Amino acid sequence: MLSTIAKRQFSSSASTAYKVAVLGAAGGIGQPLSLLMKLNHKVTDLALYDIRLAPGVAADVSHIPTNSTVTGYTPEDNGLEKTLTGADLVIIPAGVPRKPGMTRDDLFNTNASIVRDLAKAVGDYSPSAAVAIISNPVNSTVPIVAEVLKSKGVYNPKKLFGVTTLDVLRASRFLSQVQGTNPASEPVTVVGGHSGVTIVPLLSQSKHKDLPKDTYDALVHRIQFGGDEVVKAKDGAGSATLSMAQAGARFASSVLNGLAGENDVVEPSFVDSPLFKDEGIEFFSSKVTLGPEGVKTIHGLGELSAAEEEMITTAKETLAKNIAKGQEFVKQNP
Ligand SMILES: NC(=O)c1ccc[n+]([C@@H]2O[C@H](COP(=O)([O-])OP(=O)(O)OC[C@H]3O[C@@H](n4cnc5c(N)ncnc54)[C@H](O)[C@@H]3O)[C@@H](O)[C@H]2O)c1
Ligand SMILES: O=C(O)C[C@H](O)C(=O)O
Repeated sequence: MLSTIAKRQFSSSASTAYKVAVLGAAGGIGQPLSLLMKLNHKVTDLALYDIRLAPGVAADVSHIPTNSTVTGYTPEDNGLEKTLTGADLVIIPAGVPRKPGMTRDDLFNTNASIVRDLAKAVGDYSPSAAVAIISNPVNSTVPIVAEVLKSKGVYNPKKLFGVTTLDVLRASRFLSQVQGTNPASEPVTVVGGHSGVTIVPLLSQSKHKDLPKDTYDALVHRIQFGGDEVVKAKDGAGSATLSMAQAGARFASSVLNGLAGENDVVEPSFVDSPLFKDEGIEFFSSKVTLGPEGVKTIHGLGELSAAEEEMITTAKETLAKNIAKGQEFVKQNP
């Protein structure tokens, strides 16, 4: 922490020097994500951690000529402590991916304890860092991290994020394919959570409000189940890694831009949200303005079509169960 503070005080680009930690850095997502974070000029210190191979990934990435240090650690020699100490942003893609026929919830039994243990280390060594969770099932792993940080008395709801950016990228891409347009000019807001029916694209707020019903239905289904396309195509070798690395790097970059005090940094994210708290749903993804303290503003959903209202109702039922499952896991397995 001290070294980060000193760096900020004496560096000429004082507010743009950040330490970023990637936990699970040797994996299918972790490696390209680490590469992309090395290319981010706000990152001055990149710390990579994995139970295997992270020093090798760090050595490799460190040859890329941007002005940041890269270190890699495994559990030996207090590697997790060294990775996390002084981190401003911790990105967590550690955990197993799906195989064909599995739901994200099927990963819970393996990934819940991985994420819980990493969250404990975050609570101990980087309690004021922003934390971005990629590990699935995101609808449950984010509540797990919240419960762990609460139990350590360091939970800051403004700094915990479930990364749902891949749904947003897919929505733009798939809509542009249907319309024959440039995805860069097809923004789509996606809200809810990150699995199947909890992924709710708000196409009525896009440029294309009046898609034919069969086109609309197919597009919504593709956005909700886009992850399955990749899992099926990889045929047992994992799920989305490269598109996810791009999505994770975009989200991380937005968090850093927010921390640096840049204006109008808005990304959808699965956060501790007031939107449906009165219905018992503590986390929900919607557009979030990011600022120096993390979450600055959580935006409402805006005007919805009847079909979207219906999807939100369905999403809330599943989300309530996914969130409770994560919270209950930490209660039973502290
Ligand atoms: N949020 C999203 O949109 C999104 C998208 C794609 C994948 N995912 C999820 O991301 C996770 C990782 O996917 P992947 O394809 O990179 O998997 P992977 O198996 O290729 O990599 C996972 C890495 O995590 C490491 N790991 C396992 N336990 C660890 C621990 N305790 N500490 C540190 N590292 C540990 C492994 O060694 C491995 O290198 C999966 O759960 C997957 O479902 C989420
Ligand atoms: O589909 C998966 O299991 C990985 C990820 O959540 C995705 O959306 O690609």
